[in-house]
Amino acid sequence: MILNENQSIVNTYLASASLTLVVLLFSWVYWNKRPPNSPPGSNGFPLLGAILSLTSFPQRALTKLGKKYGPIYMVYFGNTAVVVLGNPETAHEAFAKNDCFNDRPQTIPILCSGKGLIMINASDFQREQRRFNLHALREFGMGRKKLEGRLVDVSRQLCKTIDDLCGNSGTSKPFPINEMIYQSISSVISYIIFNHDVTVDDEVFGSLLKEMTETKKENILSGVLMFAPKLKYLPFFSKMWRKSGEFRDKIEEKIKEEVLSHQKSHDRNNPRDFIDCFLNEMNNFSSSKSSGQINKNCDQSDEMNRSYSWQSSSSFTIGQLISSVRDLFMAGTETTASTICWIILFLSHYQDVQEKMQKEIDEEVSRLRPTVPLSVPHMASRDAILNGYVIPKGAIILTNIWGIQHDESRWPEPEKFLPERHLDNDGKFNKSSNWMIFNLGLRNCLGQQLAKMELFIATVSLFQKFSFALPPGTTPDMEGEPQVTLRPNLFEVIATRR
Ligand code: HEM
Repeated sequence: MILNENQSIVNTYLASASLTLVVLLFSWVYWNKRPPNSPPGSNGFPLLGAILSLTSFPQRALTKLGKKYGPIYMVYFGNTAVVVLGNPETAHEAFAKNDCFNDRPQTIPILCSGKGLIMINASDFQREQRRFNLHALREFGMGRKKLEGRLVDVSRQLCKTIDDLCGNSGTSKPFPINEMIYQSISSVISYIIFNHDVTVDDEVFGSLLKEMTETKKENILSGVLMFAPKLKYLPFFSKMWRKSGEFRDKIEEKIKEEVLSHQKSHDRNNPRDFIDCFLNEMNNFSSSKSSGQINKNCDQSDEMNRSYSWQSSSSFTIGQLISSVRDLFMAGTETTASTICWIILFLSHYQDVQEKMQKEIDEEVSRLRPTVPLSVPHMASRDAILNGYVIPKGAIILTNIWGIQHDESRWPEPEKFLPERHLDNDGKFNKSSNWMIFNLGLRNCLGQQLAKMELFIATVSLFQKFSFALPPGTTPDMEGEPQVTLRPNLFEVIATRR
């Protein structure tokens, strides 16, 4: 009797074990099925996909997978298809020759409000806004001589602060430099947008600048949400998602105050800044209900008249203004400031290179540490063919900028800091088409001209006046913290007047 009972328990166990095995086998086979003719790659673990490989340094993990699968491959994060582009030719094919990879997945909560510039889908609305923003940034100096004066002033101010720290001895004690750099760079874009500086004392902008310099574990994980959006349904990530959204609302509320105060003193014939230009455009629409009329109030040069071709339309609303300001402030501060911090860190570490020429140093550091290492994610707006492969509608498209900048077939000994690789045999600066830290195509970086000016003027001023060194006995962290952007961790330097 007891024997029979035991036998039946064993049978039950065996039956459930076999059933579990069959279910697992079927889910494995089902999970690993890939759409016909999709790019190479693996589906990873059921439900998780390749997500576990991304927790510490996603761009290195994705570059390793690129070595296995080639310049275009598709993995799954959860059940979201993610296509990774790993060389400039594929990125060119995707973004310059195709028009269907320019949407954005809604994966960066601090930038996602359905409005603004960075995370809105490609559309007539987006193109009109991008054109307007480019125009307004140029109007207030991007890529032009007239901004240079402002940049020189900001750099001078920064040098003065460091000079004070050097005191009579000419050499400072170790001091953290990150926040100083962020503050200076934010003041350039602040003047373009608000016609005044924002300070660290301001509750909202101050904490935003602090948030940008800090590298908290929480922020690093929020970088993973950028390409694994479904994680936001898990408790830990959902809290992070909500907090990020709340912070975005706070920033927008603060910007709204700025807009209201601009409205009070607005003179349409004398636009002072980006906000005034936008308000002019809004007024134009409400007064003319867009009869194709072009607003020339903030447009002075012939060159700009030629490119000033959008028509005033209802895409110019207060909500859109607020979100555009948020995007410009954030994109215009964090990326450039991080790059300058990287430059100081690399040059403090590689003293012998510090005396070499400037331009190739800028290029080499941003090659080694591209501050937007996986670009801003794009999204396929329809099923499409890329490099002969089927890319499903809704797939997230990542350009592995980090991988492209570390590809040994294009950059021999890619991990080495060799600024001279950007010089030709005659010692002249040699621009390589493999250097693409701003990505390519219709959604590439809107502020790249401004960024290049800022990098050049700020770093030339700093290194003309000071030599920087790391405090003796410290080992710098040259890896940084990968988030949406790649920032250096806080570090201290010693400045010495030259
Ligand atoms: C070293 C500095 C910078 C780097 C490395 C950088 C890099 C990038 C990258 C990789 C993208 C995504 C391109 C794509 O999705 O195809 C981007 C987008 C963008 N950047 Fe930058 N950026 C920098 C500075 C700036 C500055 C100074 C501004 C503001 C004035 C700015 C404004 C923007 C905007 C608005 C977009 C979104 C463009 C769109 O979606 O149409 N960036 N940037």
